[in-house]
Amino acid sequence: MAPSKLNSTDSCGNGDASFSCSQPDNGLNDSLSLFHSEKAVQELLQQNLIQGTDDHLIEFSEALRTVAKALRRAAEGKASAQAEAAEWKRRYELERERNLRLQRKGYNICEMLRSWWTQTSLCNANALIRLMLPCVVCWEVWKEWNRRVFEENSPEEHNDDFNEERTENSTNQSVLSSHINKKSENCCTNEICSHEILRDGETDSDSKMIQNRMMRKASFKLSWCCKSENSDQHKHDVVSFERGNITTAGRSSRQISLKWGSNPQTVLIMTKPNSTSVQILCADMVRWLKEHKRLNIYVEPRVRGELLTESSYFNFVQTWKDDEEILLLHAKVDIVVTLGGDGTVLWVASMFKGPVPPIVPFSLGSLGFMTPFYSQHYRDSLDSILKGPISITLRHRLQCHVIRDAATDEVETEEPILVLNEVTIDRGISSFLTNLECYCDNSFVTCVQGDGLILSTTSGSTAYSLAAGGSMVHPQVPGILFTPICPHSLSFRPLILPEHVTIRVQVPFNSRSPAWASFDGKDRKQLKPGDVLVCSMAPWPVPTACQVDSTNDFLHSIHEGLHWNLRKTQSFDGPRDQ
Ligand SMILES: NC(=O)c1ccc[n+]([C@@H]2O[C@H](COP(=O)([O-])OP(=O)(O)OC[C@H]3O[C@@H](n4cnc5c(N)ncnc54)[C@H](O)[C@@H]3O)[C@@H](O)[C@H]2O)c1
Ligand SMILES: Nc1ncnc2c1ncn2[C@@H]1O[C@H](COP(=O)(O)OP(=O)(O)OP(=O)(O)O)[C@@H](O)[C@H]1O
Repeated sequence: MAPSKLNSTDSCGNGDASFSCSQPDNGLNDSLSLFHSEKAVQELLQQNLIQGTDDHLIEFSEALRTVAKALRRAAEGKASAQAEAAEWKRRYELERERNLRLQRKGYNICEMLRSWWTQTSLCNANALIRLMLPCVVCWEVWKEWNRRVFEENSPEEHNDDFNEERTENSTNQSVLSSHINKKSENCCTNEICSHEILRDGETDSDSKMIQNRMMRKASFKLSWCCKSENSDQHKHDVVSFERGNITTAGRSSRQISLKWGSNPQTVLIMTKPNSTSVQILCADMVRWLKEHKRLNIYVEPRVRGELLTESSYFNFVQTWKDDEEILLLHAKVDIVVTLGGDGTVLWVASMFKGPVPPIVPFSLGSLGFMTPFYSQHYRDSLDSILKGPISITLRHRLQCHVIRDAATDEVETEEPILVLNEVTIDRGISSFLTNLECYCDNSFVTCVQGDGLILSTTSGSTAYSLAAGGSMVHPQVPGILFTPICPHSLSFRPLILPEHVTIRVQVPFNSRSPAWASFDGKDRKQLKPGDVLVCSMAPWPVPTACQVDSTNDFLHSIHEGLHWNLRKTQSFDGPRDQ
């Protein structure tokens, strides 16, 4: 059988009738776009080898294979460069934000003196003599700075009444003490202190100063329940603690406990919309927190409107005007209370695009995997939470970047999106099979052919991923779940990947349809052929308060929420091993 023509669907193994193999010089460039998948070319080659005796045809196929390989390598290189560029951009922005904050606090002067001192000590003897005098001055400033920071970081010894102390020492507390070795020596073994009390921007007017004091963020400590004494290294590897914000450097599977160093002063209450019972509870809670706990209260603009419709009494309740103010909320709010279901927790998490204050989730939904607190007992629960200590679950989030193939600039990426549950890439309304090429740290993982793929956090393991056959994972386990949705394959088992990897999902150029990404079930974005979604662990977890502790709450929720492994116990009577 001599295949003189390869222009039918059958002979090319390619369902696209617009492609004609028999006319290689009739628009080779156009045809090449259909060959970006090496697999398609290999299939073509196989067909050719069976049927092909024509030398030219074999030569042509070889050439195509080489071109396809080169194109694939180029696409991979581009995507990985884009991912790297996005990562550097993110780091740069973090660094810039940090420097701006430090500048505002006047930290730079101390830091400059310190680095001057360090450099000076490295200089030669002549330079040392010349610089001796200013160095002595620097040393004195440095010692004084250390002394203040040391005092600031030993609240038990120096701050018997921290409310009083906070007012007196407000100006002294504007330095970062994590650089001070004395700090770790004086902290108890398994604790990290929040060594800075946050305030709004500095201001001259007295009234604003009073307001600033009211708005200061409460300090607190994180501690670990460790058996061994040698946990210092571990704790610093796990959570870094700067300016009252919890950020994870690594992850911990240990129970984390939060102890307030000063009383919380500001609470944000977030509610599920369109629910009368939630509205009634919210009004009651606001009144109680104001009258009995003297707290500043923030709510959403919608909720403030609802409260004011009820009574002008609620005039004291604060809110925000625009998205820019939302971005500053994390620096004002000590705790966030949610009244709703898991969706409300997801909503709050999506509002905080950086650090998240501890969340106390009250259950007013149907399932409530992440909402362990009972609304009927809210006074007792909030009483003990405001006193502390509280067990918290640090729920890791995924950071997702969409990188468009059409982007002209290598660093032209869309804003990153943080998810608490999962990012899903699926076929949307298309009836074609989704085709997704997946890479893990630039190693090829697999090509998903099915309805789609879920990249889930361990908190999200009990949500969509579970429905798609993924394992349930304790939320404190660090990892990323890789769960296919209806894969058209008998052997595609879900994976759990370590937390430090970067996953890249690309819609191949030869995909028959675009794919759709959605983030915690919201914000759908179309991914065209060539577009890439890059996903890695975010540095800002969501700390949620536990009713008992992470493990107890997790097991309680899978038992109560899902009736996990519920079965009647086998009776004692009956056959038995001898
Ligand atoms: N087939 C599915 O199971 C399916 C389909 C779409 C979305 N979802 C999930 O819904 C989430 C969005 O939740 P929503 O409340 O905004 O939408 P929703 O109101 O449609 O509720 C979805 C359900 O998922 C539950 N849920 C959410 N997060 C959970 C978690 N971490 N563990 C266990 N259950 C959880 C909620 O309690 C709710 O019952 C998505 O992140 C996705 O995980 C699931
Ligand atoms: N503050 C909010 N503003 C806007 N939308 C919200 C807010 N809180 C929750 N939502 C949305 O409302 C929907 C329902 O919320 P939630 O899941 O909390 O309640 P539920 O559906 O009654 O509870 P469950 O999910 O347990 O059945 C979710 O899709 C969520 O995204």
